Amino acid sequence: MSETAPPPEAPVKAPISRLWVYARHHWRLLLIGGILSFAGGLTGLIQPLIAMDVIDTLSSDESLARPLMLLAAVVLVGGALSAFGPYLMQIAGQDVVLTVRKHLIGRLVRLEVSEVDRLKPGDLVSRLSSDTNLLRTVASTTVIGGVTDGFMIIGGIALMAWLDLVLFGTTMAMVVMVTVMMLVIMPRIQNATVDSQKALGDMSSLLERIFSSFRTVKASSAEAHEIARLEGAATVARDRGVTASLWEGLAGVAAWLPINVAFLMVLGVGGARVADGTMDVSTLVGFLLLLFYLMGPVNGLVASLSQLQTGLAAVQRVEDVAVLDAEKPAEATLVPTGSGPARVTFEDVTFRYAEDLPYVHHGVTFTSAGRGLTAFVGPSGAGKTTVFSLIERFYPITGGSVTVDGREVREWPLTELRGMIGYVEQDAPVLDGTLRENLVMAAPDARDEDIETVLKQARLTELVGKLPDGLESAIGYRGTTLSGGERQRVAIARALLRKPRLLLLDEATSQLDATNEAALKQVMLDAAEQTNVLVVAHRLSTVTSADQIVVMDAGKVRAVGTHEELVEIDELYRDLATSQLLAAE
Ligand SMILES: Nc1ncnc2c1ncn2[C@@H]1O[C@H](COP(=O)(O)OP(=O)(O)OP(=O)(O)O)[C@@H](O)[C@H]1O
Repeated sequence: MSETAPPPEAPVKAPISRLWVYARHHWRLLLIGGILSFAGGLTGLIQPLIAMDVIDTLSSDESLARPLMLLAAVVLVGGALSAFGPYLMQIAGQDVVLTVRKHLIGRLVRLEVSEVDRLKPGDLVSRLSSDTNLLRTVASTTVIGGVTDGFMIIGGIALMAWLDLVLFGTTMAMVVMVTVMMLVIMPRIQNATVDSQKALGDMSSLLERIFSSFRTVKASSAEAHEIARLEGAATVARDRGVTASLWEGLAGVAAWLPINVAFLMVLGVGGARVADGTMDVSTLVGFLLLLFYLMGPVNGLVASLSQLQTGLAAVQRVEDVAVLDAEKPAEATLVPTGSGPARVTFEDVTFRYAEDLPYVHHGVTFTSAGRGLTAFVGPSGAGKTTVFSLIERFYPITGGSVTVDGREVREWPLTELRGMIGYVEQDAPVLDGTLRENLVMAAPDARDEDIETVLKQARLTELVGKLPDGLESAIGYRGTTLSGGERQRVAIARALLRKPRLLLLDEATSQLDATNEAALKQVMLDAAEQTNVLVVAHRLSTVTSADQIVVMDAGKVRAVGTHEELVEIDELYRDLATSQLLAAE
């Protein structure tokens, strides 16, 4: 994976409509929560009117009990509605996050291998966890809260206009000022949030990089350097977070200041009008209470708009991943998968990993049919591992034909194609979890007897006996509690458990001790009696046991034969056998 590859920044159309796509499945809960919150807000709006009634009652002979009880009831009901409504919307918000996460998980795990080659896993993790979390509030309380606040403001303004047009005009000038400032500030909040989330993604990527090669970092005494890089990324995240907060703070001030100015102006203008008798005291008090009350919705609306920008930034980052190329989920097919060892043919195959990269295969041709062992040898970078990637259809070929059982791999449904293949990668083929979880990963329905059989085949029975909890023992992140040879045999056992018709084995280049090497060779030969085994060979003992050896050099097949034949006819093979392969013995 390229460390320098940029994260995907595909253009995303209208994040707001994408947000709706995610939120619309939960519209009922959102609507009920919204209506309850709105009703709660309405009770706040009518409180000033009841207060006016209380003041008017003071100057009459009527009892205060009725308006006061009404006021108390409105406060209580309003409080209950204002608590329950947002709670329902929070539930809806969590549901929206779950929807987005499921969507992302489905995409991430099915991404094309070529996409993953250029991505940083840490950044993807950050998008799945941190960015989606930002959507929680936005998809729930923000939008509904903003709409509620908007209605409150409209209602409040209408009431103001009804109460007194002069004071209304004074207030409106301030409302226009708030609107203009918001138009300037809001896009800046969104940009700052994208930057800040990107910095978090970078930090996660660095951390992932360190932990994926933790021993190398330590052995290279690179801790201080890595810590400095990580702290640098954390500082960038902090700085960008501060920038986003600055804009959010400015938005708050931009709303608060004009409303307070309006308050003073209404007090001045209203006071003068009360003094010259053109206005009642109760109207002025009602107007001021309304203005005071509107501060809440105005601040709420501004906060909602700020949060919306944050959410839209998150949608943008989530969508960047959602548009990457992914393999299609398995569909039901009627393709007959056959039985017995599968035949593989390469016919004049050309291939390169990307359009801007050089060709890796320049017309590769070979056939591997039936039971037995086919070994691939050649200098490093000759294209041997690539042969396996093309059989597994991790990448599409550029030219020629790759067939399994006579059918082009691109025509096989992926599930069927990969279902008949057991693939053992060269590095770290063991995952975090228990030994059993590792084994049944490719064959979830495997019975205990099957597991026992493959453990025997892979010469692992003794190891399982030694582990504290046998098959249920945790074997550490990437199988760190196992030796290199044991890890390989666990990976082979996993591949054998799915009873493959074709076994692809990328032999480790590292030295194995004699016992492990002999065990591995025997496992391979046993498997070759049952099925078609293709192995990228780095050891002479493997190639001398092979039924057929394919010698590759610079993306071409230069010779095919047995060890004895090739020693006679192929100079490169002779060199390899006597130098590299023998050296690994
Ligand atoms: N994912 C990838 N993206 C781009 N280039 C790649 C990728 N994987 C391999 N290559 C390049 O393709 C060429 C062939 O690689 P391949 O792994 O098939 O060689 P190999 O013969 O298996 O080598 P080795 O014996 O060292 O494992 C190399 O030059 C390598 O740099």
